Amino acid sequence: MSAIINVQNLSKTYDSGFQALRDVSLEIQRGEIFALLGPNGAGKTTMISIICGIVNPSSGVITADGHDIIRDFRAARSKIGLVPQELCTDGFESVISTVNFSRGLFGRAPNKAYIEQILRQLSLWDKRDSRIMELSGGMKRRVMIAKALSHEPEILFLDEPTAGVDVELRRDMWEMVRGLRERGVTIILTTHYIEEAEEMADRIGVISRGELILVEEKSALMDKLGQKQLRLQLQKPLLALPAELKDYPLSLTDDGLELIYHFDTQGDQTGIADLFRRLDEHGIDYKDLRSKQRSLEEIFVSLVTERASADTEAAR
Ligand SMILES: Nc1ncnc2c1ncn2[C@@H]1O[C@H](COP(=O)(O)OP(=O)(O)OP(=O)(O)O)[C@@H](O)[C@H]1O
Repeated sequence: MSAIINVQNLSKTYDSGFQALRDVSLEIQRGEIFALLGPNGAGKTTMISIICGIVNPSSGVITADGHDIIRDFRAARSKIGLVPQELCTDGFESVISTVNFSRGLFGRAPNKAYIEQILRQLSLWDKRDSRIMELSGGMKRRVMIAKALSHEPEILFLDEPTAGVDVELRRDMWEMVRGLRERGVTIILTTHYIEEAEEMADRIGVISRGELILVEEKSALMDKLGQKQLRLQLQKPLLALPAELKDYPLSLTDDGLELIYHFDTQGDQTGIADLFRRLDEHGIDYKDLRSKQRSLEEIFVSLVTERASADTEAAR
């Protein structure tokens, strides 16, 4: 795969003096779904807005499909569709005229068949003549996606595509995004729903306080950082963890009924056989056991908190 977006040493300091991005470099591969994760205020929207030419960078070089986003703004922008976080469209207009108008803004000739195709794909065809103010929230969001796709972009940015959307519609959106990827569209989405990244993304970038702290294939990230837990349900509750087992990565739930053993799936030895022997020696019986992979959510929270405490430490 080749890079369709190339971000080199991007920094942004707003006029207020606030530095929202610090020396970010990132390549987005053609045809991938890339999820950008980060807590509120991390700099995700700033980065997207810069790539889409809405906010000026303070320094750095960015190209979209080989076009410099500043020197060659029009060509770069024509490759990009943006679905912003906020719904921004004229409520009195009909769905179809809004979408046709957006296409016209990019100087593209009308194409009825293409517009019909995207409206059908987004289940908006039956609503094409409705005024946008008459639509439900989920439908309005889909209109924003139709607008963003109206000029046939190769890259689609989705800033929080499913915020405030019900579970069913969220699943429909995921299907639609996958469909777009199958047609060759590169997708970059920001999300607070880790489940969304876990479900959809090929690669994940984590941004925290303006710094890109990690970029990784989703599967590799989950393997590498995805410690497993083995939970043993005990026959009899324990008051405390026996002193002889203190050296094991074990914890006891507050009710004393479950022992939790943490192990690394990447290690040569999980230590489970040894643990079972020790439990047997101490007469600790269990009636059930289950193992659980650490979720992307847990990985994300630990990465961001580790980073925040390292920053606090450095500032001392
Ligand atoms: N126009 C602006 N002037 C000054 N500071 C700004 C401006 N726009 C954003 N910021 C600040 O830059 C930081 C990053 O904001 P940004 O919107 O990029 O974050 P985000 O990661 O998208 O957050 P969220 O998940 O809440 O949408 C925030 O601290 C924000 O207050």
